[in-house]
Amino acid sequence: MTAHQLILKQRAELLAVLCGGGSAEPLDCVLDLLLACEVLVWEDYLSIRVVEKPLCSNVRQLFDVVYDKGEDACSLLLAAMNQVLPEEQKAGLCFGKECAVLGKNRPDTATLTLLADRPVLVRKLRDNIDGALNALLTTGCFTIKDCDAVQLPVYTPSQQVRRLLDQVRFKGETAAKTLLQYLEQTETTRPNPEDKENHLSLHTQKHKYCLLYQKKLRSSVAAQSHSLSTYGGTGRFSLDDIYTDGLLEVMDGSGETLTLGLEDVVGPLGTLNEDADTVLVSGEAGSGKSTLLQRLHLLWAREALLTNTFLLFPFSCRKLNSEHRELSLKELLFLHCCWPDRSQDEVFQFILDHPNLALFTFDGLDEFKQGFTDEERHCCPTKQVPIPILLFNLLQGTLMKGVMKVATSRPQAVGPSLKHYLRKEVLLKGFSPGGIDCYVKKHHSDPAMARRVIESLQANTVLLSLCHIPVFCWIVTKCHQELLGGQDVIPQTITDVSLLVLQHFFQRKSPQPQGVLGKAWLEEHLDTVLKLGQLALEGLEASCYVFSGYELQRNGLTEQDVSLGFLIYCNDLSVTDCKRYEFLHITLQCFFAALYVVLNRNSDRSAVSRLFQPQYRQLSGLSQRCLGHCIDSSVEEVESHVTETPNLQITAQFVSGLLSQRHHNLLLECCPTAVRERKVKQVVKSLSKGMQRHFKSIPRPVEGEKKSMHAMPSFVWLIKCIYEMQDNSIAQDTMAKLDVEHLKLTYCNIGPVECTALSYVLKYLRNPVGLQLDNNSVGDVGAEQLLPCLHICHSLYLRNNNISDEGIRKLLEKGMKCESFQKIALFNNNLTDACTQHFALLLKSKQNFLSLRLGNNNITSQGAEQLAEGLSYNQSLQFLGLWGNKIGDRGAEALAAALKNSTTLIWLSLVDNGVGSAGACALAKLISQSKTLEQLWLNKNCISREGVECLIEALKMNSSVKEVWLRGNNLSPEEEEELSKQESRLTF
Ligand SMILES: Nc1ncnc2c1ncn2[C@@H]1O[C@H](COP(=O)(O)OP(=O)(O)OP(=O)(O)O)[C@@H](O)[C@H]1O
Repeated sequence: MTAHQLILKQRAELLAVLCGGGSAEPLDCVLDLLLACEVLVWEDYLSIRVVEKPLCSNVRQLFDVVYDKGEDACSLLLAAMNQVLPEEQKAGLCFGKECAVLGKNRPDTATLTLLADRPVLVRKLRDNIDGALNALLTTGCFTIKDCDAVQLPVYTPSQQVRRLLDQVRFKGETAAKTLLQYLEQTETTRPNPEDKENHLSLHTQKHKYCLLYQKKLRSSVAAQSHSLSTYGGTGRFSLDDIYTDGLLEVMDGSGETLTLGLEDVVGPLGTLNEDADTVLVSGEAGSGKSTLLQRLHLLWAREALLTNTFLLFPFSCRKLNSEHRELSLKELLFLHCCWPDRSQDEVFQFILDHPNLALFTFDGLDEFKQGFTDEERHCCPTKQVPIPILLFNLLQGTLMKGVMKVATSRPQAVGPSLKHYLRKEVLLKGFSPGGIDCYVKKHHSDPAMARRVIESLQANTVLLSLCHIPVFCWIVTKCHQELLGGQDVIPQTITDVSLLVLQHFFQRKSPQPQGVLGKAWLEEHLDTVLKLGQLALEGLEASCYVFSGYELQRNGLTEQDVSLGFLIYCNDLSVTDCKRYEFLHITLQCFFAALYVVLNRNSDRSAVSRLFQPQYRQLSGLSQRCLGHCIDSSVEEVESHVTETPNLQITAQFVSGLLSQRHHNLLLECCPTAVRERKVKQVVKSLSKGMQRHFKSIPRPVEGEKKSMHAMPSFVWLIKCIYEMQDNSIAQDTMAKLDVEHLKLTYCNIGPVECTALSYVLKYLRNPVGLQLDNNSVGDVGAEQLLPCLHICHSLYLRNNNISDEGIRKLLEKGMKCESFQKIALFNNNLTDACTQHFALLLKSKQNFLSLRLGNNNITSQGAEQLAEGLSYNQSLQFLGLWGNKIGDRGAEALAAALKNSTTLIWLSLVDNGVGSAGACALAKLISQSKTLEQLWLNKNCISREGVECLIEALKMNSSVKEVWLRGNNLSPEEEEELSKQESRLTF
């Protein structure tokens, strides 16, 4: 194959390797070589390397220019790419016959010499720019302005040299001579034949240092990510033993949800903004974000994943919080991740030159003290700046463009300004039901015990729904003895479950031989609980999650308290001088903080109500006094930015739970009844006020529309707090004041746990509502949790919620008995023919059911036949949607026959169902008999002329039908034109 053909055939692949990493360095190196061997002249170069244009259009222009120059030029381009690209990127590409990219005749002017030697000069001058500029400045060839333009910090050193060479060329022969003289003086004269070899050996030497660094980084990352913090360094489980895949989703450009594997997190799937380098993994508290990153790190360290990533730098925002020095990027990488034993400069240069080979991860962006802002730009990798500026500019891509970054955060902490810089947002939705089983089995090596735990979860579906959140799955599994041993209170809430973990840890350390705790176990350990609680609360208020030994001491925490296991040593990649501690998990820190708020007799009277205030961001006097060091003086004035709302919201949820009547006995001796009651009143009042705020925000309905409320972010949180209290009267009082016809909770991260809480509260609504839960993660377990409120839903919208036949079976069994229940929308779930019999039963038994939408599921002709069975008995259904299933002709025939006698059907959609002319003819019979049908949607099927003619005949006898949609069927444009003339109600 000729070089011409090779370029044409592999154009896309060559384009991808030259600009894949986002760095212009490979392209610039290729251009240097082509200029040197005169494939390109200066004008070509200027037309190709236009900085304002995206890199890929520069590369395309290069291909076009060289292509037009003929076969020799093409083969030299391929040879240049072959020389420049690293081996791993060349796999699968063909560069044609071996061909050296050599200079032509020796040039006779200094300007041309600079061009001919450009590739070598770029390398030589890289470490010598200051000297060269000085020489040009002192001889008057350059002005200060020229020097500044060359040394803009946004350029890498190689790019600075190229700008210097371009500027010298622009200045003319004297400048070129001056530069060559300078190079001669510094012994970096014209390249001799050995220069390439010298350079090569230098290159391999540098490469060796980078490889050594990679090895060191890999082993330190492997050591850090080997075990999970929640297992408290017990060594009982490694990450390999226990890691269970969570549910990962991403939304593509068209709004479709795609499921991802771990390997796709960094991959192209779901990319929305090609220019951005930051992938955000967002998920609720405890959904497994840190664990997922840890898994990525470990697999990289073992070379089992991310094999194109040469260096991976893991950062924890929690730990970055305590870095108060100003650092350069280099210091950040080496001090916080791994220190190169040799040649720091070379290693750093390698990173700067190959951004596409590096990956930075930032865990827990929501834990970072300062909220993201893009107000201050910084692009110099060597300048020292405060950590927030460094971090935010990395995320934006102002600094280290081309380096892929993966950050994790709770969803609430990601504002629109950060979203703007995201390549994509991956949602981590916790464990699937299968994932829970798998996790429990991994945790319990004894299969009988695993089975018992799984059975007990299945018997308590509220607990099962909690287990979708991995941190609670961990607690429930860990505390299986307490769970199976029988409790006074059957665990229903996150507070109940967290009390189990408290009990579990105290029991472990109990002095009694059997380790049995008495009824007053909380009272016995009150002192420790309060000390831990105070530390936890102060930490949360100051966004501080890592504590020094001194802080522990100041709070009176002893070695013995620490040995209980709630606090663990903090794993730290950076060089630190003293031991640091953190809570086993942040959820536990929130729980201890809540215990402190509830049990501390001396706390100020407003402590409870402050937790429920929307803008609870002020530091309390206490935390300012005690954790002052956590607060960098430079950020103090912007402290109002500190957002710890998600953790304080979880704390408020725990406070509600602890003040529930259910735990009255446990708290009895720890907290005087009068104090407890005052606090209960404060919670109830705060919840009621919070809800009122939401209700007041409901807009007046536009005429003809239903009065509807779109849930604001904290609505679900308030509902969860009410649920934690487990007090029907509070739920009832709250809902008595809500007067809407439609409640919209789309894209609100509603999973099974939220469904439990919603259902608990909404069941007290006074009038039926339409409950819109589209685009959440309800799943089968969540669907089951909704049953208690189904009687108050006239419509249920569950589009895109991962619901399968089993979930639907339970929902419909209940729905059949609910008089108000009239509409259901289940577009894009996992429904098959196994559920259609339940719909048939519903249609038969409910003669007031109005709307059934089952689009984009997996229903075939068999399912349609079953549905038809129910439809033939129904005299109420108005809307039937089966868009995007596979019912075919047989299914269409069955439905048409069943609906022939319907006196209510208005709208029918069988779009994209493989329906042919036979199906269309059957539907024609339905048209000819129906007096109510107005719209029939048959787009994207395989109906041919014969079928349409049947429809036309039928329409002659029908006056109710307004439109029949037939776009995308088996008809030629001429046929479409002719047929639409025959019947104007047909749309092609
Ligand atoms: N994929 C997983 N496999 C096994 N266990 C997991 C997994 N994900 C999470 N866990 C368990 O749940 C605990 C909490 O998970 P993790 O800390 O990763 O959640 P998170 O989303 O980062 O929480 P937060 O937002 O509160 O920081 C882990 O310590 C571990 O015990």
